[in-house]
Amino acid sequence: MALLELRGIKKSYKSPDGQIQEILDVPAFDVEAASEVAIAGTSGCGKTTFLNIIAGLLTPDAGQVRFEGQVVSDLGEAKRDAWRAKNLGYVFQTFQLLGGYTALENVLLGMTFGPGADRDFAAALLTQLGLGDRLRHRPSQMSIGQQQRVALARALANRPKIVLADEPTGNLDPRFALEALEMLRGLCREHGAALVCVSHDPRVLEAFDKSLDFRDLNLAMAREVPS
Ligand SMILES: Nc1ncnc2c1ncn2[C@@H]1O[C@H](COP(=O)(O)OP(=O)(O)OP(=O)(O)O)[C@@H](O)[C@H]1O
Repeated sequence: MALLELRGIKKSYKSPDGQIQEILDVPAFDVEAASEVAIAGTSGCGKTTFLNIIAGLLTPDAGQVRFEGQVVSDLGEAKRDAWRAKNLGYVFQTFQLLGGYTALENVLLGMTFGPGADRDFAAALLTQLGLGDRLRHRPSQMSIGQQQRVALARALANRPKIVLADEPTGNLDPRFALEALEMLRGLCREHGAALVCVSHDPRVLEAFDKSLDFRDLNLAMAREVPS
C-alpha cells in the first residue's frame, strides 16, 4: 500500500459565465512513503486544484484520496483539518504567511493545530534554514527568499509524512530558486517525509531524478478544447 493513493479523482468548476469546466480527471496517482515526485504542468492546468484535493482543502466531485489506507476525502471538514495538521505540510505558491506575526510565530501557529507548539524545534528549523537572526522579524521585514524559508520551516514543523510544494521557487530570484528547492528536499529527506512538487519551471524539474507530466496523470487536459 502506498502512503497516498488517489483513485478516480474528478473536479469541475463553474466559470463566471455559468459554463462547467472540467479541470481534473485523474484515474490513479500514488506516492510511496519518503519518496520524491515532481510533476510538470503549465500554468492554469489544475496543479493547485490537484494539490488542494490531496491536502483536503478542496473535496473532489468524485473519487477518493486515501492516506495510509484511510479515505480522507470523505471525512468532514474538522476531521480533514486535524488529519492535515498531523500528516501534511504545504508550501503554498504565495507562501501565505500571516503578516501580523513573526517568523517564529508563523511556524508555531501551524504547530498549535497539530502536535502542539514546540518553540525549540521551530527555532531550530528556522536556524537550520539560515534565519536564526530573523526569528522576530515579521514577513514585511524579510526578503522574499527569507519568507520562502519561513514557509518551508512551517511546512516541516509538524513532522509531516508528506509535503506538498506548489511552485515552491516561483517567486524567487533564479539564483536562489534552486537553493530553496535543495533546502526543501534536504529537509524532507532528513525528516523522512515524502515530497510532491509541482512546477512549470524546467530548472526545478531537472533537479529531480524523474518528473511526471501532468498531462499523463490528468485526462481532462487531453480533452481540453483550445480557446
Ligand atoms: N474557484 C474556482 N472557480 C472557477 N474556476 C476556477 C476556480 N479555481 C480555479 N479555477 C480555474 O481552474 C483552472 C485550474 O486552476 P489551478 O489554480 O488549479 O491551476 P494551476 O495549474 O495551479 O495554475 P498556476 O500554475 O497558474 O497557479 C484555471 O483555469 C482556473 O481559472
